[in-house]
Amino acid sequence: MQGQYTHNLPQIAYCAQEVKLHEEQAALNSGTTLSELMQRAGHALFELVRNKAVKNILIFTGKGNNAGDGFMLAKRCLHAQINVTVCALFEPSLLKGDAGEAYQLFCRSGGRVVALRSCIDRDFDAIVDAVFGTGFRGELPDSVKEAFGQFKSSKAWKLAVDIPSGVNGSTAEVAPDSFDADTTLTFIALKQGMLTGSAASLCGELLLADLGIAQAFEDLSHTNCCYPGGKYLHSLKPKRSPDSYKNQCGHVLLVGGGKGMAGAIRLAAEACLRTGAGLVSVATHPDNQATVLNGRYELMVHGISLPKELDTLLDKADVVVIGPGLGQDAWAKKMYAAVKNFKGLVVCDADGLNLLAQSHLPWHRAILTPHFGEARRLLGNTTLNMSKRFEMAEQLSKEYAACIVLKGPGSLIVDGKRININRSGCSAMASAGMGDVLSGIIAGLLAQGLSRYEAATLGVYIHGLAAEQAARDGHLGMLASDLFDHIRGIMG
Ligand SMILES: NC(=O)C1=CN([C@@H]2O[C@H](COP(=O)(O)OP(=O)(O)OC[C@H]3O[C@@H](n4cnc5c(N)ncnc54)[C@H](OP(=O)(O)O)[C@@H]3O)[C@@H](O)[C@H]2O)[C@@H](O)CC1
Ligand SMILES: [K+]
Repeated sequence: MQGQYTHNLPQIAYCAQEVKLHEEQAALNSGTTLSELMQRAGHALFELVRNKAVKNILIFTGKGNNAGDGFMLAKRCLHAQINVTVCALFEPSLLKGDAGEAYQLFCRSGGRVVALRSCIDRDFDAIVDAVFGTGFRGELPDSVKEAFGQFKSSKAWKLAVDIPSGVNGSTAEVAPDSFDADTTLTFIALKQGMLTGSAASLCGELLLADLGIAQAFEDLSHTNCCYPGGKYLHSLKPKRSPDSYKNQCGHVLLVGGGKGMAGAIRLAAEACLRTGAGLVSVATHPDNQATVLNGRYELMVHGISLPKELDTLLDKADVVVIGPGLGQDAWAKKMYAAVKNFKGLVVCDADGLNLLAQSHLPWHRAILTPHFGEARRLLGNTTLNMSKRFEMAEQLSKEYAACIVLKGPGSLIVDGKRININRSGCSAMASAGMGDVLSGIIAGLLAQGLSRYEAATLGVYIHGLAAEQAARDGHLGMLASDLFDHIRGIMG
C-alpha cells in the first residue's frame, strides 16, 4: 500500500468535511496515525512524480496540513536527487503539528525554502500546489494568486495535492484564480466538490491514494453521493433479444419545434432512435413537418395545430419529451398544457422548462433537464451562481420534480436522496443542440424500461462519452449531430 495511487476511482464521493471529520478515527481504527497518513501522502505524491520522470520540480506550500504533504514530497525528492525548489507562500516556521514536523524533516534533510521572486523566470518541468487542501474556504489571498499567476502559462505539468487550491471540496465552489491542475492526487476518498462544474476541469486527471484507510473511513462515513463507473453504467444498457419487436421497445412522443424552429426537435428525435427506442413520433408545428422528416424517414412526424390532435398521440406514447424548440408563444402554451395531463413519464427540457418556471407548479412525473440558466429561472433566483450546483439541484428536486439532471460539466442527478456525478472529460454542452440530444437519449432509455434514475445516469454518461469521442481532435466545430454515430457505437 505504501506509495500506491490509482486511476481506478471508487463509485462514491463525500463532502470534504466528512473526510476531515472521520480521518483521525479511521486512521486509529486502521492501527495508524495522522502523522503516518501524511508520510503515506508524501510517498504517493513522490511515486507519481517519479513515474512522470520529473527532474526539476517547484512546490508551493501553504499554512496547514496540505503544506505538510508538500514538505513530505519535497524531502523524498531531495533524497532521490530530484532538483526541488520549495516556495513557501506562508511562513513555514509557523506550521504546527504534523505539518510543522514535515517542515523540520525537510530542513534536516538539507532543504531550504525560497521566496517567489527567486523562482520567477526559472524553468520547471513540474509545479506542485500544496497550498490549500480540504481546509480552504472563501477567496485566495493575493500572494497565492500572484504565485499561481506567474506560472499560469508555464508548460510544466501541474499537480494539485489533494485538491486544487481555491476549490471547495464540498460545494464545488471555485475561487477566482484557483490552481488549474493537469493532475490531482486526492487522498483517502473522493470529495464531491471535485467532480462537478468548473471544479472538475480544474482538477484535470483525477487519481486517488486511499492511504490504506479506505475501508475504515467508509465504515464511519455517510454520503448520498455516488459516482458510477463506466463498467456499471454499461451494464445498465437495455438488452435486445433477437426476436424482439419494435412495439416492445417503447414509443416516445416528442413535442416541440414551434414555427421556424425545426432543428432541436429533430435532434432530440434522432437521439431517441439512436438510443434504441422502438417507435419515435414527433408532434411539431405544421410548418415543420417536412423539414423534421427530411432524411430521417424512421420518424413519424405529425403537424399539430390544436391540442386535441395531440391527445390521440399521447394515448399511444410511453414517454413524452416536451420542450426542444417549443418556443413560448400561444401554440407552445397549448401544447405544454396538453402534455401536462399526460399520465406517463415526461422529459421536460428547454422551453418546456421555461413554461414550467412561469407556472411554478411541481411536475412529479417529469425528469427536468435544466442547464444553469434554466435552473436559475426555475428557482426564480438570478443571484445563484454556477458554483451553487449542489444547492440548486437539491432545491429543484424539492420544488418541482424528484428527478433533476442539472446539465453542464459533471452533470448532477438528483432522484430522492441520490446525487450522481458524472464527470465528463469535455464539456458535452458546449455547442448548440447538445442539450436536445441529451433529452432524446434519456427518453429513449426510459422507453426501453430503465428507471428514471438509471435513464438519467446512463443518458448523461452516453452523451458525455459520445461528446468526448467526437471532440477528440478539439472541441471547436463539433456538431450535436456528430454525436449520433458515436452513440450508436456506445450502445453496441
Ligand atoms: N489530517 C491529516 O493528518 C492529513 C491531512 N492531509 C492533508 O491535509 C489537508 C487538510 O489540512 P488542513 O485541515 O490543515 O487544511 P489546509 O487546507 O491545508 O489549510 C488550512 C489552513 O488554511 C487556512 N485558510 C483556509 N482558507 C483560507 C483562505 N481563503 N485564506 C487564507 N487562509 C485560509 C486555514 O485557516 P483557518 O480557516 O483555520 O482560519 C488553515 O490555517 C488535506 O487536504 C490533505 O492534503 C493528508 O496529509 C492526509 C492526512
Ligand atoms: K492543494
